[in-house]
Amino acid sequence: MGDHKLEIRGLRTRHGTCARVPLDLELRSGERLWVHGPSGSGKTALLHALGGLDEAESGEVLFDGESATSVRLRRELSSFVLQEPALIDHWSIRRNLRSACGDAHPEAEALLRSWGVPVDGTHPRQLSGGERQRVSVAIAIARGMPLVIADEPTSSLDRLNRDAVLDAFQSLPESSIVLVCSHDPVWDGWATRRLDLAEVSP
Ligand SMILES: Nc1ncnc2c1ncn2[C@@H]1O[C@H](COP(=O)(O)OP(=O)(O)OP(=O)(O)O)[C@@H](O)[C@H]1O
Repeated sequence: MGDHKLEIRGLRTRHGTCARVPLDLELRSGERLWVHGPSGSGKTALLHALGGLDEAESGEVLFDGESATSVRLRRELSSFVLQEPALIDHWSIRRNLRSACGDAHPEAEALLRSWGVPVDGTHPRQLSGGERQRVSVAIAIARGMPLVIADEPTSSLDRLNRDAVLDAFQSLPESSIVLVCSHDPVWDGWATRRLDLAEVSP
C-alpha cells in the first residue's frame, strides 16, 4: 500500500507524438490518467514506453524511484493490459489465470464469472475477442499491483460489458496509479487527469 509516485521526465518515445515532443508528467496514488488522441498519435507507443515494454529514445520513467525498465517493476509492481491480450493458447483459461495472478486467481475468476466469461474447461482460442480482452483485464485487476497500465481495455466490448469493466477500474485501490488509453470518451468520467496527444505541442 502506501503512497506511490510515477515520474515521467523528458520522455521521448520511438514513435508517435511523444517522439517529437518530450513528455513530463508526475502521477501519485489515487490518480487516474486517461490518454487519448487520434489513431496513430502514439498512445500505444507512450504506454509501452511507460510500462517498460518498449525502449524510450530519451528521458526516464521512474516508479517510486525505480526505472520502468526494471524486471521487478514489471513483475512485482505493475500490470499491463495489452491491446492484443497475451494469453497462452494451449493452456486453459484457469491455468492462464493461475500463472498470471498466483494466489489472486480466485478474484480474477470471480470477476470473469460476474461478466459472464466462461472459465471452466475453456481455452483462449474458444473465446471471442471481447472475452479474451476481459480475461486480460481481470488478470490486471486481480493482481492488485500499485501501477496499472491499460491499452484500449474496452475496445472490443459492447456498452454493457464496457460499463462492467469500467466499474472494475473504478474499484481499484486508492493507493494505485492507473493509466488507460482509449478512444472512448466514457473514460473522461473516470479520469482524474487527462492527456490529449492531439494537444501536445512543443
Ligand atoms: N514498430 C514501428 N515501426 C515504425 N512505426 C511504428 C511502429 N510502431 C508504431 N509506429 C507508428 O507510430 C505511430 C504511433 O502508433 P501507436 O500505435 O502508438 O498509435 P495509437 O495512438 O496507439 O493508434 P491507435 O489509436 O490506432 O491504436 C503510428 O504512426 C505508427 O504507424
